[in-house]
Order: sequence, then structure tokens, then C-alpha cells
Amino acid sequence: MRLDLPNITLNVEDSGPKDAPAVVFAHALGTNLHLWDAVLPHLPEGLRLIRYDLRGHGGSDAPDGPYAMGTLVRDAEQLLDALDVTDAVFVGISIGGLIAQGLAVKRLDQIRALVLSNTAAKIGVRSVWDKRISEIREKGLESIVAPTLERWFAPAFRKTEEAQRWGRAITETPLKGYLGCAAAVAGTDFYTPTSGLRLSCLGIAGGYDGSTPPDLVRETLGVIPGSRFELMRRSGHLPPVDAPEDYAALLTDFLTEIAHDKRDPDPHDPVPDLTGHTQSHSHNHDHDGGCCG
Ligand SMILES: O=C(O)CC1=CCC(=O)O1
Repeated sequence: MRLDLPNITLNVEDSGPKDAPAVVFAHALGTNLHLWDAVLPHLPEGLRLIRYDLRGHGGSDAPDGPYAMGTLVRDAEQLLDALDVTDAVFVGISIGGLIAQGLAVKRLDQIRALVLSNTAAKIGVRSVWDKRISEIREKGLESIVAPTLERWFAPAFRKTEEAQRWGRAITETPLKGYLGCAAAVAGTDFYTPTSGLRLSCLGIAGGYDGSTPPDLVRETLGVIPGSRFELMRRSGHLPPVDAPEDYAALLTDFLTEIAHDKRDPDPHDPVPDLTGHTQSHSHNHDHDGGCCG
């Protein structure tokens, strides 16, 4: 359905009982709500599943950019208000994970828990995003398909029809929408607000993710006390596409865990070592994390 919000009309799919626990899904740059197609059938019954196309993507409106991250967060906030959703589990992948962090900071009443998938508090550095934006302006979205597929998928999966389909999705994204959202990512550094979050949080990374490599995802989860980190070793940047059943199993475990865990994380909990390896949770805002070359 097309849903008119105060500042934008978004394309939204809302299934399951309206009074059931809600799970909300926000997709990655250059994709759309169909990113979740193969995951949803493997989730438990009895949930309200809400997914939407970001501003400038899929069937949502694509106003002139650049967009600010605050605008994308406000879209999600207005969407949940319009649907009367509180206490949702928000699953955000890549830029969707940035929106998830921003929304949890702004409207904790709307969010029960977060899944931060293939994302970070800061994705890439501005100079690299600016270069990508200029290249797209000059040569079109086609010019970024091949390098993007290299960052998104492990070599073997890249050859599949499914991977090629997501390559086409990039070029089908409205130019204004892709560039608008890319500018929002370029301007976002959520390390400080995200480190103040105190809610249940699952991080998911892919071993072949060239956009948000595992260490970058781990670093972000490391600033949220009590969070859990899962590595999908054979996946790339989009595990809902390359391993939907395994991804759904991780979500299902997390949903089960938080349904049974009424305890809110203690704000005084020490920052956990999620890795079992030596890891510093201090972060370098200028790292490029391998993303977005
Ligand atoms: O496009 C990429 O490679 C990575 C990316 C950053 C934000 C997003 O949603 O995707």
C-alpha cells in the first residue's frame, strides 16, 4: 500500500495481526523491500511484519535530494506512528541499520530491540562517498553495478541470477533516491548517540561483506552494552539474499530470546568483548572500514 505520511508517501507492506508483536524491516541502499522476500516465510507465525521502501527507493516517492539522515529517521518514525506501532523489533540492514540506530535514539518508545545487520555507526568516509556520487552523476547508476556486486556478494554467489537481479535493482532505483540516500550515509556518524543506547541488540555481519566488513559491524555492536554479534561466514553484505533461511534462523533465535528476557540491559554493564579476540572498543572515526570504494 502507499501510505501518505506528513512529509512523504511511502510504499509499505504490513502483514499479520495488528495487535501482534511488530517487526519492522529497513533495506539497503539501491535495493527495496523485496530484499526481505525470502526471509519472511521462515519467520515464526503470529508476528506483524512491516517492511517499507525507503524514500527515493522502490515504490516510495523520490523527492529531490540530498537527503539528511534525520529525514530518513523521521520517515521511519512517522511510519510507525501512522501504523500505531510501539515496542517494535527494528531490523535494519546497511543504511537501514543507520536508520534503526537513529530511531532508537530518538524514539525508544517505538523500539523494543534492534537488529543491526551489515551496518555500522559510520559507514565509509565522506571523500569516498563524494567520489561515488560524482561518478554516478557523470556515468549513471550502471557504472557502479559491477563494483557494488563485488562488495555485496561472495565470488560464487555473484554469478547467480539472484545476484544479477539485485544488480538490476540498483539501476532501477531512482537516481535522485540513490544519490539522496548516499548523501545521507556520507554525512552520518552515530558513534556517540549509538553508544548511549541501552536495549537488546543483535548484530549480524557477513564474512565476505566488502561494504561493512565484520570488524566494522563488531566495533559498533561493541559500543552497545549487552549486545550480541553473529558472523555469517559465507555471506556477503546482503545475507537476506544469499542465505535467507540462516538469516531468518538468527532473527527467530533473537526474537525468542527477547520474548523471554524481560530484563532491560543494565546501563552499568561493562562493554562486552563480543569477539573472544582482543578488541578495542575505541573507534577511529576516520577508518574507511573497507566500505564503498
Ligand atoms: O553500497 C554499498 O556498498 C554499501 C552501502 C552503504 C550503505 C548501504 O545501504 O549500502
